[in-house]
Amino acid sequence: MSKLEKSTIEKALTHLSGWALADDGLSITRVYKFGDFNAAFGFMTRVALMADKMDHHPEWFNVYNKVEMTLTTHDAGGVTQKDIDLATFCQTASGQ
Ligand SMILES: C[C@H](O)[C@H](O)[C@H]1CNC2=NC(N)=NC(=O)C2=N1
Repeated sequence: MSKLEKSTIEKALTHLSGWALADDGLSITRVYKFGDFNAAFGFMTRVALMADKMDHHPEWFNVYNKVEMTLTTHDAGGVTQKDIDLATFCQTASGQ
């Protein structure tokens, strides 16, 4: 899968609440905050199952109710449609 153009990524991000293109242009990022650890981990579990189905895995860091996420496609060295698709799933799975 090939890297998306910056303008294509920016257009896709207009539909993705809270997601931003990283300064280096190589990934998209978002910090999710939930009510507690249970809600955060429920979200991570839903995303993990989908990520494995997609064979596309997030970089993430969790502390209690906070989940920091970075999506990039290692094989392509940048942002592809797979990252947009996974971020779209995160939006549904988080309810945010
Ligand atoms: C072999 C396997 O299909 C690849 O390593 C997959 C796994 N998950 C992946 N996840 C992400 N984010 N980027 C990849 O390039 C990627 N590649």
